[in-house]
Amino acid sequence: MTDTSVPAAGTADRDLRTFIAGLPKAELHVHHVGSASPRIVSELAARHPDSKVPTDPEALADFFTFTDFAHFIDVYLSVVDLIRTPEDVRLLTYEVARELARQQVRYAELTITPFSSTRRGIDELGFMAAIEDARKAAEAEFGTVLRWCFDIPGEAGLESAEETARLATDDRIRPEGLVSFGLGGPEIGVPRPQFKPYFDRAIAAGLHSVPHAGETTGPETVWDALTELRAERIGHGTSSAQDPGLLAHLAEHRIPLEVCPTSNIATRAVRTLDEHPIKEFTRAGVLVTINSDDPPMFGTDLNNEYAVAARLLDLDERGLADLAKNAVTASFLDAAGKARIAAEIDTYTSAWLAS
Ligand SMILES: Nc1ncnc2c1ncn2[C@@H]1O[C@H](CCC(=O)c2cccc(C(=O)O)c2)[C@@H](O)[C@H]1O
Ligand SMILES: [Zn+2]
Repeated sequence: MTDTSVPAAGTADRDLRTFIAGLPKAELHVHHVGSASPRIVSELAARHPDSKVPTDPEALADFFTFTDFAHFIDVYLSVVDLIRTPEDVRLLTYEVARELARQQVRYAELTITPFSSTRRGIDELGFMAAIEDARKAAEAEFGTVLRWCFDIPGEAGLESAEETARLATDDRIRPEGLVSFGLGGPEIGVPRPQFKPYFDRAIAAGLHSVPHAGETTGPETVWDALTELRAERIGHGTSSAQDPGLLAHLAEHRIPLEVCPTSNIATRAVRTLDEHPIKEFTRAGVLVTINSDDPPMFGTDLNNEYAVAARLLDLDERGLADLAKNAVTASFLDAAGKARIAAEIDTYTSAWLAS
């Protein structure tokens, strides 16, 4: 596992980390399978001993060290292979919610790839029932509200796009918590425009468009996501920094970027944290949200991503509170839900600064 955590500095850094730990937050870009903790991966690997995923935590850390993006996807799919029954799906979803709640995440949009599960033989209605059951339990027990983004694993071809669109738009199947439609996986050799008809169907069914773009290819992929897929937020969008006209467009049209700094280092999309373009995004006036992507696989969590952002953007508590509010603003919560979390962030920050 790549160690990209912020080095422990003086008291100020520790105080900021304590502040972040208690800060109410929203997470907009985090993958379901990519959130499986070492404990859950071990538990699933023990349930399915024919898998090549190690159960020992140290071996798992090595297993989660990636040579490049393609290697990351290979490893990712071996964890996908561990999820074989609706009960596996329910366990994973519920435990992901518990971890989000521990970090004071009040609201999360979790990216799920239902195609990967249905093609492996999980019954589609059993799958939907499992995620919905976990969502309701998590809200009741932890107070964390979960919503779903169903994403197309683009490299799996148009068959996966058709299946994802079907599962996301058929009223007899689509789960109540579904709010958005995405596109993930490798970008090289997987042009975005071919997915336009599927995004058109999802948008017509009331879903928001949130494709990954510009993570491993250039700014033209982000333009394609905007013009062809009518993206309302961009997953990563890292290479947007290479195109000042694109940054101006994102800022003017208030298209938020879902920035996942540690992920970009772990998958080798960006060389070092200091070379991460997050500062260029904020300088250009783009609405930046901070997210964790596949946290245990990248040796991080959302709190650590906020600490990374605080260092890269030189933020104090108020700056961090504003960053947390960006995610609330960019979320697909209704106005009352947004106002409630924003007020919680303000109350917490004022109390912290007064203490
Ligand atoms: N940083 C990331 N950037 C992009 N995506 C990320 C990231 N992290 C996690 N993902 C997830 O990886 C999946 C990829 C799955 C995939 O490519 C694939 C290809 C062929 C067959 C199958 C199969 O299931 O049989 C799957 C995406 O759908 C997405 O949800
Ligand atoms: Zn992602």
